[in-house]
Amino acid sequence: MDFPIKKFFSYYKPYARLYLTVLACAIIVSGVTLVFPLLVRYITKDVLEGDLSVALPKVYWIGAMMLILVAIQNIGTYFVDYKGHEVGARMESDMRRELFAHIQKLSFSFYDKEKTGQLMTRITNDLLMLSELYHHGPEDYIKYLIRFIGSFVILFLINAPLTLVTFCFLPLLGALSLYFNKIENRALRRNKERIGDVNAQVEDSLSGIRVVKSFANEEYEIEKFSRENNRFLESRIEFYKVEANFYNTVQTIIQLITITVVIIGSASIVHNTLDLADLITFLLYISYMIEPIQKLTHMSTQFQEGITGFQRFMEIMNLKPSIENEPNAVTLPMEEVRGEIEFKNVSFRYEDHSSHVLENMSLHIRPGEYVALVGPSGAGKTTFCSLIPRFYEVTNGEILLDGENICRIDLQSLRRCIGIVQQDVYLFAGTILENIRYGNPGASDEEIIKAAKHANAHDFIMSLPNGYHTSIGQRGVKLSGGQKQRVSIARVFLKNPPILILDEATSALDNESESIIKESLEELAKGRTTIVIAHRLSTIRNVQRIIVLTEDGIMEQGTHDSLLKRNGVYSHLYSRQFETIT
Ligand SMILES: Nc1ncnc2c1ncn2[C@@H]1O[C@H](COP(=O)(O)OP(=O)(O)OP(=O)(O)O)[C@@H](O)[C@H]1O
Repeated sequence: MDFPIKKFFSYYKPYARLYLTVLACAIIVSGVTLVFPLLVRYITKDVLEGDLSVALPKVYWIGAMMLILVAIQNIGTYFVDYKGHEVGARMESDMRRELFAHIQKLSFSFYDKEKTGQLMTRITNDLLMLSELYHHGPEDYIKYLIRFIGSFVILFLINAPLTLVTFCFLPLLGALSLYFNKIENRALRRNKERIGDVNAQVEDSLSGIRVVKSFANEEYEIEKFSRENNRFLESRIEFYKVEANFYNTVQTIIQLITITVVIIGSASIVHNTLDLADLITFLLYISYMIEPIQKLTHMSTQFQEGITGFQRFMEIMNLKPSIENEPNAVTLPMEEVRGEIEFKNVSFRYEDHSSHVLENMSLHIRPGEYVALVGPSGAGKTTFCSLIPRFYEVTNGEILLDGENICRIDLQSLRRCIGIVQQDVYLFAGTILENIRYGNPGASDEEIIKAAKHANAHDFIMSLPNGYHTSIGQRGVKLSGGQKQRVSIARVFLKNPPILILDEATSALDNESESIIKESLEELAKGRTTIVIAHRLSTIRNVQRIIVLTEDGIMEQGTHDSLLKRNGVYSHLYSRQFETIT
């Protein structure tokens, strides 16, 4: 990927004034640095080789001047270090926020492919070195350019032939730096990918720690982790090898330059074309001239890390959400939504699948209707429900909500109309109050308590040590399955959407929890269009309409009794389940 330089610099904009001050200080510091060897030359050549009786006052004056210059240099360096780093850190933080916001907007298909740990690495580790790059990048370019041009001019004025001999080495140094720079960049990318794999492994393993322990598979997990850890170690060792090669080659050339200058310089002294003071000055300036070449092409490892991090940042930022608002998308006022849903010849297949999950499917659900979706595992019931909030885009056909194609409805307003209760409840680390409020961030405490009462959750919440302010742990581990379910129902009550999707919401619960939750769900479903995905057919006997979905599409629909009478797929599924139970 080419380096997106325009985008890179755009992050300076909010801090332009402060950063320009930092650059001005860096220029002053570089200028001052260039003066020191000249002062040394003046002392050694003009003062100490002249009339020694008047030398001391001159030395004191130069000493005082040096002190003033040192003070200027130190104050400037302090400002550059402190404020420069602050600017860098602020920009890095801006980008991290932007990346997080962007990732939030990406569609489900992106998350189907990406591992959470890898994404965490991109948000945290990848951007870590960017503040260094942002701070030191332009500052170093300017600083080293001043040093390079300044020292070259000064050296040229002192002794042109010796300067030109030194100059001959520089293209070689530049070419080598570019070469190593490329390999180092590649090694760093591998490094970042592998630390991403390590993080993904940690995330996966720790999220499933209960499963790990229940299977007593700690050793297996440690082994899996060690594999990733070793791969990361290998990539780091490889990186350090490249770095050591680079460093050594550059150092060797620098030493060669110094030796050449010492030998040719000494020979010039013997031939009276150079004096000792000039040779000392030459040696002092030579490092000023070489260092920029080395740095400008290579930039330090930190710079490389920053650049690699920025490139990886841009890879994600360049991804467009596969599902976005159309221009002029309509916003549905939630209170006016009737909840009529129509599938018109809808086909759908997942990105990496060759065959369709749903094919040419049509279905009409009336406002306020309560329908149950049943069918064998893998028939596409969950997929069907995921299409309504546009978690995935239909491949063909269209879905209408109140007669409007959902593609033309503003995504947020569409999703605000739909409440989903899943079997696998996800609660965030925090208090119960915060978790219920997730359904409507603007809700008052009273509204939250009301929603909890509707969800039959209030009593159990009040029996907890801190009531609504009880922390429920990561993913709500401190609550039982039924309690988590009730909190999630309260969340949807608070959201108050006109459409409800219940995905096997009660199948994992015991009888008592199930009956409490069933009651809450019945309450929740009142006045809303409701689609229930049901596995246990005994729970949907009284449902207005049962839709039987198989891999071949909708096979049957009707009430429980009418479907049993048909003696088709439903009756078959029902009697099989009945046999299993008895
Ligand atoms: N995110 C996904 N990416 C790719 N394929 C998927 C994805 N989710 C589901 N599938 C595939 O789509 C098909 C339908 O899955 P879906 O979960 O919709 O079925 P289901 O009827 O809800 O099954 P179950 O009753 O077992 O939950 C399956 O073959 C499944 O492997």
